[in-house]
Amino acid sequence: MVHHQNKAIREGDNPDLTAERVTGTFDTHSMAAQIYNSEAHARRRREITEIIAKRPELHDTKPFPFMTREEKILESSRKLTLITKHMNEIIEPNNSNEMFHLNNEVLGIEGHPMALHGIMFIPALTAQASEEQQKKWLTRAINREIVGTYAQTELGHGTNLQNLETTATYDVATQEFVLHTPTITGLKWWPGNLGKSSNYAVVVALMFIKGKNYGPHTFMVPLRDEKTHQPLKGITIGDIGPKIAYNVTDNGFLGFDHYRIPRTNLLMRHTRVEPDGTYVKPPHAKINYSAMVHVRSHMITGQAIMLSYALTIATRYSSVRRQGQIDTTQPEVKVLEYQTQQHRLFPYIARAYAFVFAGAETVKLYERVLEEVATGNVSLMADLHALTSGLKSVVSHYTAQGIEQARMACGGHGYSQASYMSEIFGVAVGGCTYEGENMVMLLQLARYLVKSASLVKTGQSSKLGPLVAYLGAKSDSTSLIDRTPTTGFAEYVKTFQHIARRQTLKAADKFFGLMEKGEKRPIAWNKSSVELNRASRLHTRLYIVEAFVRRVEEVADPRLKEVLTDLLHLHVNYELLDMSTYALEDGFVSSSQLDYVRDQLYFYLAKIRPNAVSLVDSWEFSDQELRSVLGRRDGHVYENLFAWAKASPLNKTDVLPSVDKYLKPLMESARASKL
Ligand SMILES: CCCCCCCCCCCC(=O)SCCNC(=O)CCNC(=O)[C@H](O)C(C)(C)COP(=O)(O)OP(=O)(O)OC[C@H]1O[C@@H](n2cnc3c(N)ncnc32)[C@H](O)[C@@H]1OP(=O)(O)O
Ligand SMILES: Cc1cc2nc3c(=O)[nH]c(=O)nc-3n(C[C@H](O)[C@H](O)[C@H](O)COP(=O)(O)OP(=O)(O)OC[C@H]3O[C@@H](n4cnc5c(N)ncnc54)[C@H](O)[C@@H]3O)c2cc1C
Repeated sequence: MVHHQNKAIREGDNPDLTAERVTGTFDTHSMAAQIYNSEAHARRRREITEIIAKRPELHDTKPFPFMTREEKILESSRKLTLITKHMNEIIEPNNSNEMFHLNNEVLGIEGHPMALHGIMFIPALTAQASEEQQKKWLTRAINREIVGTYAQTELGHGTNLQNLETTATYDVATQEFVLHTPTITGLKWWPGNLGKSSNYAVVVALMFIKGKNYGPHTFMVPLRDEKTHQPLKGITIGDIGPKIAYNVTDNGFLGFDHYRIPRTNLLMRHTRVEPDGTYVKPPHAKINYSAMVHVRSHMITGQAIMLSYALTIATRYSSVRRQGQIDTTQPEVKVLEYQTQQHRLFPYIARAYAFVFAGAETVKLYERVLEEVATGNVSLMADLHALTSGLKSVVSHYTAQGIEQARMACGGHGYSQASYMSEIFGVAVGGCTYEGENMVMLLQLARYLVKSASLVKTGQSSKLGPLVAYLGAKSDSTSLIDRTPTTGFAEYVKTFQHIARRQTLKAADKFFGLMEKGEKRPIAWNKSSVELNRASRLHTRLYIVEAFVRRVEEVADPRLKEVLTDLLHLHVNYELLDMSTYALEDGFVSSSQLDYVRDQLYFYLAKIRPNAVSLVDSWEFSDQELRSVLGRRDGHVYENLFAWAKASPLNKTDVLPSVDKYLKPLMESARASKL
């Protein structure tokens, strides 16, 4: 038997797809180890997939698109119970990476009753509850004796946390906080799994002590009776209804009517209220925003995975879909042969790799900051906040665009839910909004950039942190791309640095200039905000390129290094063309240099072509995880599309009740009136 580099090859597969896999120049298992940042984890993913494949009770009982919301919730609760019971047979205890994979395989991306429990409730208790509080609640939460969520957003406010309306007023006499929702707009609205599943929540409310507002604080709040699951007295709670996607998740509303909780339910790891109402300040004002930073740090990888779902589906399908001819003397070609199709898909394949490499760095930084904050060192919090604010925005934006391109690359069948593209898009695009609306988060990064720009302008560049040190460096007078005998990534990085630096300093100049002319700071800020956000995006895209370069430099295996280098070439050329206005406007890059960049782009599209399927196969998504007829590993698309359509609930009978009731009489009366 021939040993192929692409480990997805099986006998009996669609030969068009196998032909693609045979041309792969690198080992897909080794590439998976790069993607998942460790050989051991990539192997464990495959093992977990195999265990699940052998357990039919963990498979979908029918395709998700054919289920109602209620059916989906029931089905996901059934599977959640099973995986909880058999967890230790499938994954290493408490290994969150393995758990993430197990959930994606078995439960899918549409959510499940304990999604927020793992993503925000436990992280909030871990970072914000005191040791005593953790003994009381965290162990129970980890054991799943209780189910919790993170209830912050309200009907009237999600972004502006200072103006939340839910209040927690301290009653010194009883040593209790009184939670209250004064208005309709003060209802908690959106928290995942709040509506029906959770019996506890970490609730964010404005804390009042002796009439003074101390701003948003986090409280552990029981919502439902632990035995009956009925809402407790003083609590109004329910589901907010169907959404664009994520409909297995019961996003909810919540109101409090003078609802009392003990003083000790304020999460008190970093902040305290003494029995007499004395307030003890935390070491950093935003320390209680940690659950948001947790999700922002991890969602970069999550978004990269969803982009890769769509690209896997579209690239495989493009290898089995034949339509039209390039050379009219030859048979119809795979649509992947069209340069336009390659241009639509390959730069996003490069972006998905770039995002997952950047995501690995943010998780590492997050873990470091978490450890440091636990010992009272908050010095890196601002850097992490700036980095994750920019990355969550840029990555979720391009992920949504890439998924939509991948859907369109599948033609008509991309529009069928058999492709699963609409759900992947709907879930991923939620990331542009949740955990901080993208524009708002870019503006948070802009604050950091403006401060850095002002250090540069006042001759204090030596004080710049490593993420922004380039702002203090001097540019070459023009880009050296195509001006050196061996143009390499360094010339591109310098060009991206020049572009990001120039935009940052220009936007900051605009802001400072407006203030010098007498505008108040927030007005000047608002009038500069489009330019500031442009700077944030360029800064973040520079970071992503640099993270990609760092990773490629580390790779030892020459076959992997070659294909990753090809992807990086594609990425830098595509990125530069995409931001060419910035490069051209001060003459840093000339139009002849851009011609070189374009030629390079087309060269690398063609060079990557034989590896395209192997590059998406390397993410090693099983068919169960992808849930897409178009994206099947074996490429047998057409017969399975037909089987899928036949399984549609509408095809259970030949004549629908609606036809009997309305269409038949309508046609009959039309016929009768003609007589
Ligand atoms: C696998 C995954 C699957 C993922 C699956 C996920 C499922 C879905 C889960 C979704 C869950 C949610 O959406 S939960 C809800 C998420 N909600 C949000 O993200 C709300 C977004 N809003 C915010 O975070 C905040 O309101 C801000 C940051 C925009 C503004 O806060 P603020 O308190 O008004 O502060 P502001 O005046 O702007 O800034 C004051 C100073 O604080 C700093 N600052 C602000 N935040 C932080 C911070 N976190 N850390 C450090 N510093 C901070 C600022 O940089 C600034 O510094 P200086 O410049 O003064 O130095
Ligand atoms: C799928 C999903 C899951 C969610 N899960 C949870 C959860 O588990 N828990 C929870 O608490 N919340 C959750 N949310 C809520 C979510 O965090 C908020 O919707 C989000 O933070 C955006 O806030 P908003 O809805 O108030 O948007 P708004 O702030 O009303 O945004 C509307 C527009 O105003 C603009 N805007 C607002 N403020 C500014 C500003 N200062 N400067 C410039 N422009 C501005 C925005 O850019 C946007 O264009 C979830 C939301 C979604 C979609």
